[in-house]
Amino acid sequence: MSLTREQLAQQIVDAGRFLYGRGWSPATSSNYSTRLSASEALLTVSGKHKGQLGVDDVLATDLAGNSLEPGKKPSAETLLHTQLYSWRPEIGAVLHTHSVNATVLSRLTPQDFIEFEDYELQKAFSGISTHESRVRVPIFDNDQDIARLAAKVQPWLDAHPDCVGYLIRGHGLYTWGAQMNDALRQIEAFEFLFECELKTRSVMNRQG
Ligand SMILES: CSCCC(=O)C(=O)COP(=O)(O)O
Ligand SMILES: [Zn+2]
Repeated sequence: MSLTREQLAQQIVDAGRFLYGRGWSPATSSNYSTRLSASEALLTVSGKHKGQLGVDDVLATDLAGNSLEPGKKPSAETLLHTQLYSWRPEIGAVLHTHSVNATVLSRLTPQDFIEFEDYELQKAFSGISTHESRVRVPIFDNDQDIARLAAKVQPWLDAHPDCVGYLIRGHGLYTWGAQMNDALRQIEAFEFLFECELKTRSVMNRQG
């Protein structure tokens, strides 16, 4: 059963309260969206505190990132959402967060990816059924030119149809799912894995 625009807007508001509460979307950082139709997304407006969103703090865009609601300013990172909806028709929700662990881990990693292996929690990602798998998470350098950043993300997505999320260095995480609950589950899984990775690196550094 498909949800109404009001229900989808409420999902975005609720996601903001949850993610802000966990410390993963501080202040006005982050942006969230759901698919409205085959050719439209419902996205957070730019610059709002994500723990204090109301149902009017969202707007419809087309999949080229154009606002369909004059007077409302879409997220500065709209294109990073709409490119995902264009990439895979089964994606129904996209979340972008700015946690401390995503920020620190992406800055500490000189390579252009992180790989998770042998963690049971990898099974929280869509399409993964065993810890005996490798989840490769690409890291793209931050760029204030979002169209240019999206153009760097696209070839990776096209070459890795099973990609479950990506990091932007010193900035944050993008992940997605068929529905909002799937995207939220993947955010939690990523945050768990980021923390494990940072703790492991810290212990290994102390051991020399
Ligand atoms: C204060 S965070 C800087 C912008 C950003 O990275 C972000 O996620 C929020 O931007 P938006 O335009 O979606 O509010
Ligand atoms: Zn951001």
